[in-house]
Parts: sequence; structure tokens; C-alpha cells
Amino acid sequence: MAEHCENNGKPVFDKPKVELHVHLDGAIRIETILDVAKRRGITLPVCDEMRNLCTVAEPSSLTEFLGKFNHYMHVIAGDRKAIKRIAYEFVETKAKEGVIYVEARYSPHFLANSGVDPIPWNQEQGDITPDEVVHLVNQGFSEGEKAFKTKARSILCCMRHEPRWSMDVVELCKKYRKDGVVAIDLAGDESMKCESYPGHKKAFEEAVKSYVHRTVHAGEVGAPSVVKEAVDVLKAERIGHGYNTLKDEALYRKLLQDNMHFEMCPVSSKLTGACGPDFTKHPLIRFKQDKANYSLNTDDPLIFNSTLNSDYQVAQKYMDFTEEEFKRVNINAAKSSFLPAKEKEELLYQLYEAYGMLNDTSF
Ligand SMILES: O=c1[nH]cnc2c1ncn2[C@H]1C[C@H](O)[C@@H](CO)O1
Repeated sequence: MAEHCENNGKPVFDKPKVELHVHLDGAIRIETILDVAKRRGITLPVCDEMRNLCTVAEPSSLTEFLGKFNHYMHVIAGDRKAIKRIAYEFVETKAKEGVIYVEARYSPHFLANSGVDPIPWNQEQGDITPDEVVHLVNQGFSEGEKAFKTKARSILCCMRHEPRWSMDVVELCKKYRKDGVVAIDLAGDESMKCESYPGHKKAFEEAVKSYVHRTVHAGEVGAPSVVKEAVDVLKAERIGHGYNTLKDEALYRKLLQDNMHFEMCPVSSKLTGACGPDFTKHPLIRFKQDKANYSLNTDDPLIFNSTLNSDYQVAQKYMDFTEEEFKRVNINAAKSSFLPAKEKEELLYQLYEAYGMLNDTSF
């Protein structure tokens, strides 16, 4: 059994949690993929084989990991019922994990089959645009929130390799800001520098101008220069992963000073090969020692066959995380969330109350 799956049933931190970095399309239930495929008449390998195809059990590379989406995205993309269903089920899953607020990210273009060039996943042309995808996910999240009492908001992803989609993405963030979309992200293969992609830069400039919050995948497998660029050029307010920031001490110090939030995903970092396999030497330990501003997240639980508890287990078992640190992590996550000020205050209040800290002024 993989290290991160040990004792998976018993919650390490059985208190309300906040998750800021999880890909909706990397968090689909395998049973749902199989069920939707059956309804749509799409032939897939049998259950166990499908599970093996969609997951990584041993450390691989970011490229190999990103290839996993090819095995199932064609089943969900371009299907209204399926898109809404994955959003709804996602909220149910997070509620069961004890998450009271989650920001889930996805690329609206990757789930569309119309108004997107090229049409992804070898789909036939259909009539579901990126705009309708966002509407469907918003509906799924809103119904999920009513049913399971966990609040879910969306971050819309630009993809590094498709700069032509990025202006659409920021426009969708603006259009749906009152309907559950809280920020823009840049995901995908980080070795592609965005200096050479004015499409991303323009979109992030528009985001700044229109008060759309920004996070960027950087320093996961890429050099510290990608982190620097995310902060200086794309005006990122949070960094997705950011492990390699530690390779540039001056940059790390500056970001610590600026209270930059790092969205850390320990299980993911091992299985994508972003960090070495020995969790006792993980960059997260330095962030913890320095009392940096970071959160703990699953990233793509379908592909890593993990839950949020897996990441907390790794932190506890290999990185000496205490209950106090788990509380601090979640309070930082709430403070760094992209919720409007009043909702953020309410979220923080819920955490302080659940953590028995309403009279504690040290936070
Ligand atoms: O860990 C990641 N790094 C970079 N890109 C990622 C990661 N996990 C998922 N993605 C990509 C693949 C998804 O289809 C896309 C939008 O969620 O974002």
C-alpha cells in the first residue's frame, strides 16, 4: 500500500477545514466516470483497469501525470448532466472530509465541446460552450452547498499551452463573479514560460484591472524564476505549489516578508515527481519552520487515489505536524481565501469557534 494511503479512514485532524487547491476535473469519482460512460455508450476498460489507468501509484513526472486526464475527460466533457453531477458530488465528498469551504479549479474549455479551438479530448463538435460549463458547475456547487452545507467556489484555469483561451477565461471570471467564481489561475505544463505567451499576460492584466483575484501554478516543477514571474508579471496573490521557491533564498525571504500564500499539496508533490520521495526532506518542512503562510491541499485526489486526510497524515507522520499547526494552516487558508471580506470573516469565525479560539488573540 502506498504510504499516503495508510490508515486512511481515521481523520488526523477531525475539525473543520479549508481547502484552496483542488482541481475539479482531478477530483471526479471513478464510479461516476463509469456510470456516465455507460449512459453515453462510451466503451471504457473495466473498473479495476480503468482505476489503474487513471491513477499514479509511484512517483512519475508532471507530464506523465497530466497524461492521465486523457483516459477519462472525454467521458465528462460535453455532457451537461455529467458536468453538473461532478460539481455536486465534489461538494458531497468535501463535506464528508470535514471541509467547510473549498475553492475548486478547472478549465472551462477542457469541459466544453463548442466555442473552443481546438475541441479537446478528440470530441465531436457539440453545443456546450465554456460559458455554459461555468454555469453548470455553478449550479452543481450551489445545489451541493444547500444539500451538504459546504461552501464551494470556483477558480477558472488558463492553460499554459493554450494562451488563446486566456482572455475568455478572465471574461468568464468577470461575468460569473456574483455566481461563485472567485479567481483566475494558470495551470498546465510550467516549463512553458509565459513571457513568450502574451495571451496569459494580457488576461492577468485584465484580471488586475477588473479586481479578479489571481493564483498561479509556479515552482512546482519549474524554476524559482517562474515563481518570480508569477508574482512580478502576473501579479499572483497566491502561488500554486511553489516548492522550488526555496532554491532562491532571496526570493523565498521576500515572499515570506510579503506574507505570500503557498498552496501546498504534499501527496501530489511526491507522485508528480515535483519533490523527492522522502517526505522527511520535503520543502514543506522549511515552510512550517518559518511559520510561512500556506495551506494543505489534495490537488487531484482521483489521480493520486487520495483524500485530504492522506495529506494531513503525511504531514503528521513525516513532518511532525501538531494539532496547533493544523489549526494555523486552516486559519491561514481562510485568511488567504478569495472570498469577499464579510464572508471571509464569517469563515474565520466558524474556525475560531470550532478550534476553541474565540478568546485567543495570538492569531
Ligand atoms: O499539479 C498540477 N500542475 C499543473 N497543472 C495541473 C495540475 N493538476 C491538474 N492540472 C491541470 C490539468 C487539468 O485539466 C487542469 C485544469 O484543472 O489543470
